[in-house]
Amino acid sequence: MNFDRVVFQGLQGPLSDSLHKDFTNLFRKGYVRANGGVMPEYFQEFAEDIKNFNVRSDDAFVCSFPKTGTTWTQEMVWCIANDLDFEAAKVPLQVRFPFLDHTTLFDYEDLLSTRPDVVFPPHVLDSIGFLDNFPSPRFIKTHFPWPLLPRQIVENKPKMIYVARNAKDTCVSYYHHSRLLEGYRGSFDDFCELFLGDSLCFAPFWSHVLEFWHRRNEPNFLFVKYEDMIKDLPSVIRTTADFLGKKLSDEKVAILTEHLSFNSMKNNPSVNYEDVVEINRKYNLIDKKEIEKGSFMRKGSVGDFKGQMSKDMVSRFDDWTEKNLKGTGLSFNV
Ligand SMILES: Nc1ncnc2c1ncn2[C@@H]1O[C@H](COP(=O)(O)OS(=O)(=O)O)[C@@H](OP(=O)(O)O)[C@H]1O
Repeated sequence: MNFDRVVFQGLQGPLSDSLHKDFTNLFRKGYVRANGGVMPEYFQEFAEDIKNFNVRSDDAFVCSFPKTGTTWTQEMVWCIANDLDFEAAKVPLQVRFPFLDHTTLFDYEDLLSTRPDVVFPPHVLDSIGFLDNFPSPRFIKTHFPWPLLPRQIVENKPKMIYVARNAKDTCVSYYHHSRLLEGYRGSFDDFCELFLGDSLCFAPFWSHVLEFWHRRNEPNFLFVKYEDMIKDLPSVIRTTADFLGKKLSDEKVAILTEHLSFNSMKNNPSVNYEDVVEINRKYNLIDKKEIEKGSFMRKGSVGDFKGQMSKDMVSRFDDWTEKNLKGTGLSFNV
């Protein structure tokens, strides 16, 4: 695999050094392009372990670029596959539906050497080992772009559910996430530049989406849009249930729609990542003011970019989107 050092840049060239410092903090020392995808430097140590990860044919993956509705889709998939067992769904989503990438994202050893008081659970410290020992059927979250995913996905054909969201709302959500959980202190405009310049972790954005879009008609792939979930969640629930080979009565669809509503998920401690925010709060890992201002379940809407992006930035995102989606048949209409 090729690893090149990442220089943070927007479409118009490199950005200031201070931005680089924002993203290189207690958790991450720097970034590399691994087979083209932007990953924390630390990922290099695990790239082969991820490629060689044992995939089972009865695994279900939820794949996505960050902030596109991953958690929402995970909860939907898990509840459908587990016949709406809301009692069992009280176990935190991170444990029921582990994040394959976790181990590779932060240098925990280094962090623990300076902060031995910080306690991380095993699904965070060793997500690969945690999943290796997980009983089937497994549910696995990942943000890895297609070229970094485990090799056995091709031969063992697990269920692959991809969720995509329009670039402008994804960027706004990623910006708030980066302030709340990753220590970003730069401006919103600079963050937009980084997004457009494919410099953020898990970028490039469009190839991430399109690799899955192009596979959407393969029998073990399902492509879902965040905007469709907002518009008609019951219909997305039915399509996903068919894909997972589950039958849901209209009554069950209505119950699940309610369980997955934004307000219900915002108030559901097993899916709203309050425990992760709490680790940051408890150990002072992130500025307290940011934590007080933010929450993981933030707005949950389509078009949130309107109050935040300048007209000029909106038109740059629209041009970028048009250029990348031309001839693909994929559109977002936002
Ligand atoms: N039930 C429901 N309804 C509508 N929207 C929802 C829901 N659950 C999560 N969300 C919104 O999804 C955004 C978080 O995305 P991810 O789960 O992909 O984040 S992560 O990458 O896993 O950190 C984040 O979007 P923003 O509010 O725009 O920041 C969440 O609010």
